[in-house]
Amino acid sequence: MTTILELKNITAGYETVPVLKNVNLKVEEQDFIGIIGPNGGGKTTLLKVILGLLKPFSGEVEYYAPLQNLFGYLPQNSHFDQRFPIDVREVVLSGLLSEKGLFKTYGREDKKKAEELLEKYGMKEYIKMPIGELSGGQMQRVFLCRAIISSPRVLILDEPTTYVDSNFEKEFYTILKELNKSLCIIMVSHDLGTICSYVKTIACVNRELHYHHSNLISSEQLKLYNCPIELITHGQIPHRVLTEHPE
Ligand SMILES: Nc1ncnc2c1ncn2[C@@H]1O[C@H](COP(=O)(O)OP(=O)(O)OP(=O)(O)O)[C@@H](O)[C@H]1O
Repeated sequence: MTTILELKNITAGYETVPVLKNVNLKVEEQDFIGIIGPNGGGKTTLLKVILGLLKPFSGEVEYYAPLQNLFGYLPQNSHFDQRFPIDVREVVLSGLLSEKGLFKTYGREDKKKAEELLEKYGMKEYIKMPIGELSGGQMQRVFLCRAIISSPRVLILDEPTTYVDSNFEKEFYTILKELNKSLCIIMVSHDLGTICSYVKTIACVNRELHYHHSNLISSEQLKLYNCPIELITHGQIPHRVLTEHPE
């Protein structure tokens, strides 16, 4: 398998305070990595380091592929101001800004691609609608189109289904599974039950990173939570599969 990037002994944080310590991680083509961990454990910080938005205190991130259009990023929904006066098409096209620069205009091909993506994900009829008027699920579909319009090799998602209903959530993960046939996915989620059903491997972050090549949560990873956690499966009838455990 081709390695796309590698974190080598990364220590990173803010000002002088480290959040991540001695983190090593190899990201390969076709990976679908779920990142779990307790609040404040450093999941978003890890994404920032991978994206090159936060320079580590020590260690290095090695990229084995050209940086141009390497990443598509779907940030946490809550970070978006819904009053922002921009329509659906413009939101999708803005995924090309890093390649175009701020003041370049979009060409016919760009617009066609945006339309095709919106059609594929059932959002074409909303193309001229202000983004703030969409439901949470519709908005996430549009942001997904924005994240993939530049044909990235790695799609990074931070808690993508926090504000959406369970029907959309299922649909969204089915879309990701399909996308994973042609790109690598790294996704942060709090929902341990769901994440285990869809990802190929799990990385647990609480200052340190515990990673193994399986989609089962190991007892070593559970220990990083430092508190009891619940695991709920989303079968026909959602039920708890893990409520109490020794750590
Ligand atoms: N810009 C920043 N400046 C200073 N400290 C920060 C900054 N961003 C995050 N932190 C701190 O770094 C630590 C890790 O934060 P991070 O957002 O990476 O955790 P997380 O695992 O993503 O949390 P959550 O599950 O709550 O989203 C926290 O203690 C947080 O307060």
